[in-house]
Amino acid sequence: MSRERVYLFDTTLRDGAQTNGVDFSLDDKAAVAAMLDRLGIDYIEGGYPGANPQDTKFFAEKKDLAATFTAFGMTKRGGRSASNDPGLNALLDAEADAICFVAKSWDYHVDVALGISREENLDCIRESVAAARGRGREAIVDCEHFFDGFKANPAYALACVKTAYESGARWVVLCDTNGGTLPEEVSRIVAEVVRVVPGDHLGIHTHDDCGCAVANALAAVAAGVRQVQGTLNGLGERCGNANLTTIIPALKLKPEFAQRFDVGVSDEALASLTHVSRVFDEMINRAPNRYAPFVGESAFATKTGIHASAIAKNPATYEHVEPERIGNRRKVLVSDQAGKSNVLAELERLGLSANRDDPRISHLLDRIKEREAEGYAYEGADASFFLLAKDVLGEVPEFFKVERFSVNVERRWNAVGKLVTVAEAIVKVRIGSEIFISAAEGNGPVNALDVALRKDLGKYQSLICGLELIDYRVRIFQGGSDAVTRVLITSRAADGETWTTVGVSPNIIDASFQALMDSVVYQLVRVGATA
Ligand SMILES: CC(=O)SCCNC(=O)CCNC(=O)[C@H](O)C(C)(C)COP(=O)(O)OP(=O)(O)OC[C@H]1O[C@@H](n2cnc3c(N)ncnc32)[C@H](O)[C@@H]1OP(=O)(O)O
Ligand SMILES: CC(=O)C(=O)O
Repeated sequence: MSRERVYLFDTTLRDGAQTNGVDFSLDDKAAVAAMLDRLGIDYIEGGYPGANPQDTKFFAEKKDLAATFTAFGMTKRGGRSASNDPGLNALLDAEADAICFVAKSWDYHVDVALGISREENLDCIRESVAAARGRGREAIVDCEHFFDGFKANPAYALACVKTAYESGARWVVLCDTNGGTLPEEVSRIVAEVVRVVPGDHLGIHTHDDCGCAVANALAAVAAGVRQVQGTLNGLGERCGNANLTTIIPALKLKPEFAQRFDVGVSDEALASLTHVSRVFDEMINRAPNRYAPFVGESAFATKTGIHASAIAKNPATYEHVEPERIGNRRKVLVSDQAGKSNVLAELERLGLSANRDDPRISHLLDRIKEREAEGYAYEGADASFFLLAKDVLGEVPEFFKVERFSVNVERRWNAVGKLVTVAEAIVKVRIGSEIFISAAEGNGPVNALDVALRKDLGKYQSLICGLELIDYRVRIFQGGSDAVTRVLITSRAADGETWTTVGVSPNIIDASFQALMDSVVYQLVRVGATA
């Protein structure tokens, strides 16, 4: 069977910009476009020139991209000529290789939203495509509400598609604008459209309102379309668009697609996809979705003993694709659902070697399960797990001993008559035969304790220099008959390495102190300190 090309069209900077809470600066737009270009995306839709000054500016200069840089905008308005339509002219003046027109293809929208005759809407499509072609641009027509339109009036929806194609549009894109269509309907309707317009001139644009955007896009490819629109991490209006970080691996790695189609994303670029997805979230200040298919942190994580045991024998037992192909990694988590295989896998990852028959491994597993029953959670606290494992293996020196600590929180009027809350902590530490007592103020009790603990650790002080607390999370839950507090602290060392530690106690200060202690001890172990 000869291979066919499927083209990837990214609309992160246009439909993605329609996401509630997302705003791209001009620099963001340039950075995202460059990232998409490196990935091998065929079309990059940069925005809507003429709609706002920023998008107009983004299209003011020609872009140095391998991808087809695309401007988006609506077809000319009814009741005026193409040359007399300022919106259309802003599109034609934009420095873009292609223009993607959004056109009405649902008769109901033509009647209600445009209020023009159906024939006039076809003229708007025809004349807009002709104008774009006349200015040397590739023309693309997004048929808005195509699936709803087809269900209501198939003849008219098809007339819009046909008009666009016959006017010279390179691509006619079938849009599930309201996101209400299901995969079976997409397959059935696309099969009808490919009888009218060849599939290598058809695209698909789906929204996720039914949780089917990716499934619908893939169903459309299977049914014959050869251009897929989507966004990075599924950004987009309302519930989002089809997620390209799912579609790309599906097209490249799932045999039903990979055996038939080529895409512009190379294997090397595919291996950068997890990184691209995370960098993009970082840019828009959003926490990455750890459960995202292929690229999420949990996409290849396993918690249970039975799975971990089989994965140790052959990862294919519980993985549908190899995580490395998308630049992700396998994670075997240690928790109360774990067996020895999880523990051994995690020890190996942490560079701690142990034998499956070593009785200390069973002891470690028992300790983990006991501690998780008390409220500890090691899945997200890699450094505390490392210390617990090393402790059971007899490898953590006693660097120092905390003889006592105290914290005082006081609300008082300060010297300029302002009501302030201040926290003070004192920590008494023994190192060998020496005693160190440090006091510190902080903006809260945990901060004060943190500063006091790290203020003077004698001979270890230079080794913890630059260590900082960068995240602090608290969860209160019922453990046995009492409320228990779990604190997770993420720390960063001067060399940039980060780690997370956990503390548990009915008392939030005590739980925080345990997590702080683990963080300091982890740093000392990490840099090879000796007692
Ligand atoms: C499905 C989608 O995601 S489509 C993309 C939607 N994205 C955007 O709208 C973002 C950018 N949009 C904008 O900044 C503005 O809407 C603009 C600049 C484009 C237009 O602004 P305005 O001129 O103030 O019009 P407004 O936004 O109120 O309404 C849109 C007008 O375009 C008309 N229109 C909508 N789609 C089309 C179309 N495909 N062809 C022709 N006219 C259209 C509407 O009927 C309406 O006309 P009316 O003013 O006569 O009622
Ligand atoms: C064009 C577009 O964004 C849509 O129809 O959803």
